[in-house]
Amino acid sequence: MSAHTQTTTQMAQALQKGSPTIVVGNFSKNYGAHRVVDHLSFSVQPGEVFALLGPNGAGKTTTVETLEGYRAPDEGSIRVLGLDPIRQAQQLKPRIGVMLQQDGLYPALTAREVLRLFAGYYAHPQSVDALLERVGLTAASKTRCRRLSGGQKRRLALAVALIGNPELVFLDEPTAGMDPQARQTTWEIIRELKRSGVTILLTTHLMDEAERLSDQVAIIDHGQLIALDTPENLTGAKNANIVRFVAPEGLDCQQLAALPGVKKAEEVRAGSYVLESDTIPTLLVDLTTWLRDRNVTLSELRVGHGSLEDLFLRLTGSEVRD
Ligand SMILES: Nc1ncnc2c1ncn2[C@@H]1O[C@H](COP(=O)(O)OP(=O)(O)OP(=O)(O)O)[C@@H](O)[C@H]1O
Repeated sequence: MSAHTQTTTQMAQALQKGSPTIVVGNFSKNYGAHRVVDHLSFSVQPGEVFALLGPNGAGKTTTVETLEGYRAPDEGSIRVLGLDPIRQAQQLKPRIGVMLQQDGLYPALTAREVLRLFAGYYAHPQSVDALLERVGLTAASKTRCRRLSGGQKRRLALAVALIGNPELVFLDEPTAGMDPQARQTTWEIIRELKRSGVTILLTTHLMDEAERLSDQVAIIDHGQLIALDTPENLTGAKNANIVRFVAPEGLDCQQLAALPGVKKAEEVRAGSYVLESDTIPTLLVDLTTWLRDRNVTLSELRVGHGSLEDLFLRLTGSEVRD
């Protein structure tokens, strides 16, 4: 099937399910001779949290900014809430919220003034004070933006994205630079938004964030879609096939790999071992017998599945990108 036929089929399938909130069909974008998004297709259903993951420079921000109407596609078609983000921007903008990566837009205004300013752009904004409270900025509401900490700036950017009661929110690395408390609060806000039916497209470099929050995860690399599924399906969460254990370093991994049903045995860090098998109960018996026979003291033993981070690194490699 050609890429075009495939995209047309995907778009037709998406439309049959009801109106998707976002439909990206065969979208490509070049900067000069450099193709940064390469025939990307996906759709986001109403009320879904959709995570876009990829190494630095993979094309995430370019994609998100095109969905927001700030960049024009070179090829393909984009529909957001059924609208063309550029030609129908006036209809679209009041219905979406955007959390930008750069936070320093109004250094001389206080947090409350920034929110009041943005509230003025919408017909039915949220209460500024309630939103400041929700994102934990009440005490800092009179602080000028340039004096806010990095995490506080991110929380203000989140509040700006939510002030207009949007149907769809774009969150670009929403918890980057936040401390664990602020991160938990932000995750709770995202879950509340989802419960109230808001659709969320998020980009993140935090795999646990994507795993906890999203209904669908798309991984892109070099502008191409390389994986798209639920976090459970991507990590095989329904099918635990990994045993991790901690014991003295230097155990013989060749012998461990030779235990019945073991597909892989590795000492991933000194004294930290990972075995992969589809027959976990049998493996546990054989492994503990093997350890007992060698008088090996076990300090931890866990059964689980691979993480999104494992999959991400396997698909995109471990080389650092520019
Ligand atoms: N305006 C521009 N002009 C030229 N090249 C650009 C422009 N914007 C982005 N790029 C390049 O396009 C590629 C994709 O960038 P993009 O910001 O979309 O990636 P990203 O996946 O969001 O990365 P990160 O995780 O680092 O934010 C990069 O190589 C980047 O340098």
